[in-house]
Amino acid sequence: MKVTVVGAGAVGASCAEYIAMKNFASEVVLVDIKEGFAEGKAMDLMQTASLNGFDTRVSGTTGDYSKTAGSAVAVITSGIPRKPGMTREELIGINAGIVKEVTANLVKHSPEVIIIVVSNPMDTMAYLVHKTSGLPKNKIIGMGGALDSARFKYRLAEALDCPISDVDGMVIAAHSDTGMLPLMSKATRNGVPVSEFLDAEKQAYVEEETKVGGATLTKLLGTSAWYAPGAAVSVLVHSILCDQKKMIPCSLMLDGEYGESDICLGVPAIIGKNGVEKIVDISLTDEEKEKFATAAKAVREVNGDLKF
Ligand SMILES: NC(=O)c1ccc[n+]([C@@H]2O[C@H](COP(=O)([O-])OP(=O)(O)OC[C@H]3O[C@@H](n4cnc5c(N)ncnc54)[C@H](O)[C@@H]3O)[C@@H](O)[C@H]2O)c1
Repeated sequence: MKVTVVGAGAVGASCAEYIAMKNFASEVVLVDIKEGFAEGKAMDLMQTASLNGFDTRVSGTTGDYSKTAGSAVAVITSGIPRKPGMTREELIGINAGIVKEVTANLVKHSPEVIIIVVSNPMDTMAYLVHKTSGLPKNKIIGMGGALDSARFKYRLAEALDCPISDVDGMVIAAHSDTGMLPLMSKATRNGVPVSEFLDAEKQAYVEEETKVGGATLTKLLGTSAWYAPGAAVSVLVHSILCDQKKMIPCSLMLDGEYGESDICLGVPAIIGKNGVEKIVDISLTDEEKEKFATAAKAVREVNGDLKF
């Protein structure tokens, strides 16, 4: 099956690389507006095929969406990333226009497409795609929770001084420095709650480092990260194309779930061939419920800046 990735920059190229390397898609089309850029990235990636042993065909185009026709999944990474000291929310002015235009082009050539939104501020960009694409809500998925949960597990393993494969955990709510909600109450090491091993201070440290995980990398790299974002997207695309029905936290349009409506926020969902197969309603503590509501309020304020 065919996958389009719009934006052949750091994150888009990383998405294409991981999708191709995992060898589950027949074709990946990279699209960018920078003349020749997507074509160059695609050619470079294709020259790794014999080395890395994949058969996925990767091609690139400068803005010719007819090449994306018939895509089962499209990933939107086009737009500007943040610089050190910036919040994701500050990107809205430029990225909203790009995401709206790209969405229209994608849907025109692939009316059945499932869209994964990566561009920031992601929860608001996912909301924009809902409002402008005409696609059913199961076909629009914001990618944030998959990445933030991976960063949570990284920090948990560090604090527990154990292999990452020993830990499990999930981050829901907003994809922002303040609105992320790492579910410490549900995090485990081989099924044992992490509270058995980490005191309150260590738990608070893990939570805080998870929430600013993106900002920490932006400060180190001078731009936002790409390896883990690309890998997180590839896990989502894999679950869709192979109908794996994995439970992955994604930013989805809520209609009463978790007490919220008409907003995209990170919640656990079953991801399969129809995109969002089901939103999973899990129990939250009173404190978690309050944090979820506070995150929703902040995202709603950012959504208020959108012009349709
Ligand atoms: N949701 C997440 O978890 C997450 C994680 C990392 C980055 N991001 C976001 O992803 C976006 C991309 O980040 P990046 O580091 O890859 O940036 P980048 O600058 O490396 O790449 C962006 C690419 O988009 C292209 N582009 C711009 N306008 C376009 C258009 N109209 N059509 C096609 N292509 C267009 C640019 O030419 C550029 O190549 C940013 O908004 C960033 O904040 C999100």
